[in-house]
Amino acid sequence: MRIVAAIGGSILLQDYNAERFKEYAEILKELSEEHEIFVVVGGGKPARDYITAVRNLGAGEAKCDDIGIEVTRLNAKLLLLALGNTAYQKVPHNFGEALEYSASGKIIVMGGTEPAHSTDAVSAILAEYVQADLLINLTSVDGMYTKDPRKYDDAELIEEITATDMIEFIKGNDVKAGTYEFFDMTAIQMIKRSNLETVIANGNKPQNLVKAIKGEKIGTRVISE
Ligand SMILES: Nc1ncnc2c1ncn2[C@@H]1O[C@H](COP(=O)(O)OP(=O)(O)OP(=O)(O)O)[C@@H](O)[C@H]1O
Ligand SMILES: O=c1ccn([C@@H]2O[C@H](COP(=O)(O)O)[C@@H](O)[C@H]2O)c(=O)[nH]1
Repeated sequence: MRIVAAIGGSILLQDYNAERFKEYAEILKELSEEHEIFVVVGGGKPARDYITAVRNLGAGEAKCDDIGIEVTRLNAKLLLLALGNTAYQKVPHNFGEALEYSASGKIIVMGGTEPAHSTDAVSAILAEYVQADLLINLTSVDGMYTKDPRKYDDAELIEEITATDMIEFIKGNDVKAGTYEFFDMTAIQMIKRSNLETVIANGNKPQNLVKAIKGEKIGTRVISE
């Protein structure tokens, strides 16, 4: 299978823990023996910190996004270090490069591309571009909830949702640099227009990546209507 996995910065950059990178590297290496793997790494807290600093200096939103992109690429480089020779040791800056580098047969790791969306959108566009069989979004909670589970105790996990309902759900969310919390509109629109098979799961348990690929019931599955 051709798989695109988005790993949130909230997962990989938590505490700058090398063990987390190593854990993911091991799993990705194993998976790459059987599957073609593309990884998109998010920005996490470091990206938010840089974006705040740049905004405080008076920069516009697109410049803030640009700094966010730089941080995601730096995070991608960390994962490349952990993966070593199983990964193509260059971070693609666009989808054409990602496809080109994948001819090496190695794991591809990238961060952001251009301003005005999150790495969730990058992963969805990449999944379209390379015609992936599966898009897996690994985030810091168990999947999509009826409301933010970190703020509301009565939030319930949604096991299945259509992309159309997701669009309705996130309509009106903030679209400023660094604030694309959970999923952004571009990502869901790509999932909808290309009927991308998508699973959202908790990346704090890296084995969830394996479970999602095996088709085990996990997190939130985005279904076509
Ligand atoms: N309806 C919702 N369902 C699930 N999580 C939600 C929802 N609304 C808001 N959230 C928040 O979204 C957060 C996950 O998105 P966030 O953008 O922080 O992480 P990420 O994409 O994994 O990493 P990053 O963007 O830092 O690379 C969760 O911690 C959760 O608090
Ligand atoms: O293609 C991209 C990717 C990212 N950004 C900006 O960077 C931050 C951090 O990425 P996350 O996926 O949210 O962790 C994001 O909020 C954007 O501001 C971008 O503009 N384009």
